Parts: sequence; structure tokens; C-alpha cells
Amino acid sequence: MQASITYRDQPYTFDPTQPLDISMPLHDKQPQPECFWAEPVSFDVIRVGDFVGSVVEGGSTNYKRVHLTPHGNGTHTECYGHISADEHATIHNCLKRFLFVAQLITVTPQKQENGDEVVLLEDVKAKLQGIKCEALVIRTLPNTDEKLTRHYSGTNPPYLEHAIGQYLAEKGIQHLLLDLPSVDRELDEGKLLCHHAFWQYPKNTRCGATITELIYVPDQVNDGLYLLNIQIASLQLDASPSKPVLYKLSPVFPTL
Ligand SMILES: N[C@@H](CC(=O)c1ccccc1NC=O)C(=O)O
Repeated sequence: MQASITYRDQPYTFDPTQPLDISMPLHDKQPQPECFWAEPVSFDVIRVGDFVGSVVEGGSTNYKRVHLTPHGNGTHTECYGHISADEHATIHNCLKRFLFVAQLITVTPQKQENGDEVVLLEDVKAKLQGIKCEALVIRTLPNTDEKLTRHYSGTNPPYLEHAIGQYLAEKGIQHLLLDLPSVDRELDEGKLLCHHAFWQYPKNTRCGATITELIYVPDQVNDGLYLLNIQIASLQLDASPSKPVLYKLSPVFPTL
């Protein structure tokens, strides 16, 4: 199957039957990623009177409650409501488009004098030279499937140099996705400098901009240009578990 889009006067084709899922599955009682001291995801069987919401236990249907912390369990997408007191700043209100042209890049965080591992602006800039896109997907190295189960809490995970937030805002990139728990340092006295710079909050807030954290981009997916579909639950909350999916974009050149 082939579909086409035109972005900045350039036609591209993509195959809707070939999605590249860059979200992490959420399990109950199985190894899974965790950050910011979140409890593990759990699914509880709902019991009301004689009813049991588990077919395994003899019930007619599965009917379970999910215990989940969006910022701490798996892939999630957040809006500026993460750092604002405005109760209307929810992911449901802020994210109104779901398809974007995205560039996937791969970078290695660099060890700093204080021991922190930081993705540097110069490395991101070098990879985005001459590229125009609506969304940026950052894969960090090393990229092992250990990212699917890693417990980050208290480990001071890698993060982004906060100037990257300003650079992406100036470049007009609306959506930032990365495979780390946060764009900012785990403990930073509540400064969240990269979050503030990316959203230009509070002076010139980019209300439609989002940050998606804890994605996982398998090695088989090459750096390049993709159509990105971000799917969320319509939560009136600053963040939602999410499912970002990529489709490879192939430029169509006129035949002479
Ligand atoms: N670094 C912040 C904490 C923080 O960023 C945070 C805390 C709980 C849940 C998510 C957080 N940040 C996610 O990007 C601080 O030290 O206050």
C-alpha cells in the first residue's frame, strides 16, 4: 500500500502497512522501565459481589483497573502543563494534530567533569544541519533493549544540554521525542531548564508543543525522515501514556 504527502513542496510516499512502533509496552508484574521513583504498573482484577473481572478466574469478561504513573512508567507525551499551574494545560487540550514530519537522529551523551552524561547542543545541531522538520526523535547510544526494562530512579540518567530546548524552539520544532526519562537532569532543584526553554514558558508559551519521553527506537530503524503519528489517551492531565509510530518517508523526484 502506498500513500503520499507533500511537505514544503516536496512529495513523499510512505507505506501505511509498515509502521515502526517506537513506544514501549506496559506490563503487569513483568520487568519494565521505571523512573522518578514511580511504582510499577499494575493491573488489578475488579471484584463486585459475585463478579470477578478475570476470565482466567472464571469470570465472563476481563475487567481490570490500571495503576500507572505517566511520567514514571514507559512512553509518555507531555505538554507545558507539566510545569504550569494552568489546569487547562492538558495533553488533550494541547495536542490537536497527530501526524508530523519527523527527523530521527542518533547521538551519544558526553561525560562532563561532574560525571553527568549530557547530549550536547553541538551534536544535535550537526545532525540537523539543513533539515526542516516538525518533530525531532532523538535516539541515544548505547541503544540496547535493556532500555525496555531499565530502572532509572536515583541513577542520574543522561539528559539534554538545556540550550537544545531553546535551539529547537527557535527552529520551530514542535515535538521532541527521546529515549531518556527526561530532557532535564533527574535532580535539578526544580529548575527544569530544558523543559522551560523548549516550551518558551512562561513568556511566550508554545501551547501546542509536546515532549515524549522513554521511547525506544530499535537499531533496525535508520536515522532519516519519517511521518510520525503520536497517539495519546484523551486525558485532561499534563501527560498521557502514548504510542508514537514512524513511517519511512521516501522522496518522489520528477521523472524528466
Ligand atoms: N528534576 C526535577 C524533577 C523532575 O524533573 C520530575 C519529577 C517528577 C516527575 C517528572 C519529572 N521530570 C520529568 O521530566 C527536580 O529536581 O525537581
